[in-house]
Amino acid sequence: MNTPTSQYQPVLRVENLDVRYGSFQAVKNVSFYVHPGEIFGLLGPNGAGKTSTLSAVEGLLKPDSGTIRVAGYDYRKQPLHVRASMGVQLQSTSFQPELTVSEIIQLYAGIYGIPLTPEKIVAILAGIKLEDSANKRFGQLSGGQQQRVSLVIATIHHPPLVLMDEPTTGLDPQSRRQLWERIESMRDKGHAILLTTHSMEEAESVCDRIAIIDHGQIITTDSPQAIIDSNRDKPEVIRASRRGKITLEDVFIGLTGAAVRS
Ligand SMILES: Nc1ncnc2c1ncn2[C@@H]1O[C@H](COP(=O)(O)OP(=O)(O)OP(=O)(O)O)[C@@H](O)[C@H]1O
Repeated sequence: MNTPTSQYQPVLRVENLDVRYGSFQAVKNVSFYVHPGEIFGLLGPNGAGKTSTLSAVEGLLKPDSGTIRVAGYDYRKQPLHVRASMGVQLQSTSFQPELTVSEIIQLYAGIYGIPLTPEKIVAILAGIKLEDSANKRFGQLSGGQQQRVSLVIATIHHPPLVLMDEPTTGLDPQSRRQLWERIESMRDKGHAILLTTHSMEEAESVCDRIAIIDHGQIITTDSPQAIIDSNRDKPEVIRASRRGKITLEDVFIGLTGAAVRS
């Protein structure tokens, strides 16, 4: 698809985003951008506003104010172009468990208008190490296998932007590592990736940049290492440190507080 962006312009540009639920403001003046070939993570305590931000980018909820541009297209003016420019990794509960893996892939390829030959389906399944599972029902797959199918579907139309809400929650270490490698491989092919996570290890391992969000506001944005380096001397971060060495989690706790959110 020809898009009005160049390689050097952000694929996703969110500016001054506000999201309200009735009188409660969940997202307050949030701005960030994600470039092609970049993995950007949204981190924050429970209820910080990560999913609300992601849902606004996905088009699932209408922001109260602010602009969202994807691949240069503005939601308000070109919503169909915006939707065609993004892929969303759906939760496994979004898929009908009685459909086979190959039926699900064909179904979503059809929705995006992507023709798939039987050979292409075999190649896709081989790419996610599920070549023997074409006729297995989705509900019979393990959590890690379901995640792989979900990721293939999210990128079947080669969207410039891929969105993932807590993609590795519930996966074992092996499946988590494998998913990180798949996310990095998407990044290396030039996709821009926006994900939410509660895992500091995930943020440090795969994210090129992160935003820490709390009470609906971004409190810092940078690479994980730069965020550690610029906050390591703050007394609240040193107080949060457990083993002498300052980690991203120490910075996160120092900046957002140790109290558990209700
Ligand atoms: N549909 C809704 N109606 C009312 N309030 C909502 C709704 N959805 C979310 N909220 C509130 O908005 C705030 C932000 O929620 P959101 O789900 O965006 O946070 P989050 O950072 O994704 O949290 P978590 O890490 O727990 O998933 C919370 O206080 C939440 O209770």
